[in-house]
Order: sequence, then C-alpha cells, then structure tokens
Amino acid sequence: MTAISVRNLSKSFGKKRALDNVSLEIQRGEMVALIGASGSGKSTLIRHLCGLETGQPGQSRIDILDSAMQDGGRLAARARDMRRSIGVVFQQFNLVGRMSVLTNVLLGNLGRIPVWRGTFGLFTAEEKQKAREALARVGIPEVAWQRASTLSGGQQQRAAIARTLVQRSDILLADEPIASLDPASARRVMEILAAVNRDERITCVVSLHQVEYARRYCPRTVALRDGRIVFDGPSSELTDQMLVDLYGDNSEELILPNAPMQPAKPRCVPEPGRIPAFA
Ligand SMILES: Nc1ncnc2c1ncn2[C@@H]1O[C@H](COP(=O)(O)OP(=O)(O)OP(=O)(O)O)[C@@H](O)[C@H]1O
Repeated sequence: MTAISVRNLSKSFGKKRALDNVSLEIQRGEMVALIGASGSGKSTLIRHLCGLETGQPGQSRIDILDSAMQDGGRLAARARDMRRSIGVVFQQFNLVGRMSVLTNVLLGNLGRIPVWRGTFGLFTAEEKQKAREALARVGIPEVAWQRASTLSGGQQQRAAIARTLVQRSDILLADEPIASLDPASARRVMEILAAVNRDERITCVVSLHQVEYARRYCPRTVALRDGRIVFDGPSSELTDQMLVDLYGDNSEELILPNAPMQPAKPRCVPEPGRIPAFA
C-alpha cells in the first residue's frame, strides 16, 4: 500500500516558489529522510503532507494511505479524519509545557475519544496505562509526572514520539526533530524513530539538515533544492561530492555533522489550551 503519494505539487508564497512540481511516492513501512539546505522546501512539503497547507490550484494531488487528502489545491472533506493517522513531531512547540508529560502523551488519544472527555482530561485507566507504556517505549518512563517544560530537548522529542504512538498513527512526519539537539540526544531520537519504524511498521518521513543522519538511519533520501526534488534514492548513494554538486557552498550545512546544530532547547507551547498539532 502506498502511504504517501504526491503529484505535481507546487506552492508559492508571494513570488517565492517554495515547492515546484513535486511528485513523490512513499510506500508503507518506509523510513525516508528529507534533506536540503535551509529554505529548500522541506517544512513546506511536510506541512502539505499533514494537511496544514494546500497546494496551488491545478493538477496537484496528495493521497494518504490511498485516500485523497487534497486534490487540485482543495483539502478533502475527510482530511480532518485522515489526520488521525498522521503523527507529527516538530523541532519546536511539541508539548504543552504546563501539563505533565503523561497528559501530553495522553493527548494522542484526542482524535479517537469524545471531545468532552479530552476537554476535561478524563482518560481511562487503560489509556493511562498505554501512555505509560509509550513513555517506556521511548525510554523515559520516569518523567511521566514532570511538567513538560522541565524536560530536556531530547526528552521533549521522545515524549512527542510517545504521543504519536498513543495516537496509533500509521505515518510519522518529523520536521527537523533533531535540529536543536546535541549529537548524543540527536542519535537517541533517531534511534527511537528507526525502532518505531522497524517494530511498529510506522512509515516515517524525517526532515534533516545533516546527511550523515540520513545515511545512518534512513534507507532512502529525498533531497530538495529550491522546492524541487533533485535526488531520490538510497541514502548510501548520496555522496558528499554529489551534495557539493547539488548545493554548492550550501552543502557545508548538510555535510558537516556538527556544524549547524544550535544547542537551543525545543520550546513547549507556552499558553494553556493550545493542543499540539494532531495530538
Ligand atoms: N508562510 C510562509 N510565508 C512566506 N514564505 C514562506 C512561508 N513558508 C515558507 N516560506 C518560504 O518558502 C521557502 C521554503 O521554506 P521551508 O521552510 O519549507 O524550507 P526548509 O527547507 O524547511 O528550510 P529550513 O531548513 O531552514 O527549515 C523559503 O524561502 C521560505 O522563506
């Protein structure tokens, strides 16, 4: 089954063409890295895949699990329901900081339970147990009762992955999940994503700045430049020389494994009431 199918997707912001006739197929169970220099269109593509953006009117179409998510620049009526099958992890704003980690993970149930139960935080014992298991799965069972804002950046990303497990998503889209992390935390997060892909058969699309992580953890890489796909194939075949040829001076930010990492902590959602995307 095809997990994600993108056809002829273009998107402009004013005069800036962020995506330029992108077509892409990702099969169920794949783990795919999306790489590209800053501004190449990775986040814009991910935002389209989860229905947060619509493409230009015309021939574009995005199918998720063989159902149209958007067609001709219009979101399908079922798009909201379809989002339940897509877990999203962002570089920042992953968790509601004032809530406990466990509650954040429990928010993964929201698409499947009555709104009133979610609003009042009335989760069943079984749901709480599943949330605790998900935290154990990502290696941080001990932080369940901590406020999310007190977690380290790597722990926050792991809690966000736990939330997608509770959501029981078929597809996990991670938009630069390791960009703010130190190398050890980045490796841990990538290992967890790879394990979730392998063991739970969740299709993963991970946007990354450094090709080294793509080579190590993702069998397939899709490289974007100026909104166009310029490489799509086995990550092992994407050599440093190819990156230099594709990106020129900008290749440095993709090749040097430690250079562009900013040691900032991913930020939690600051205000109450805001639910992380598709939690
Ligand atoms: N909402 C928006 N309004 C205006 N321009 C936008 C918007 N979103 C993206 N862009 C522009 O589209 C282009 C692609 O941006 P995008 O964020 O998708 O790139 P990216 O590859 O994810 O970059 P980075 O690695 O720096 O996050 C950039 O030139 C960006 O400035």
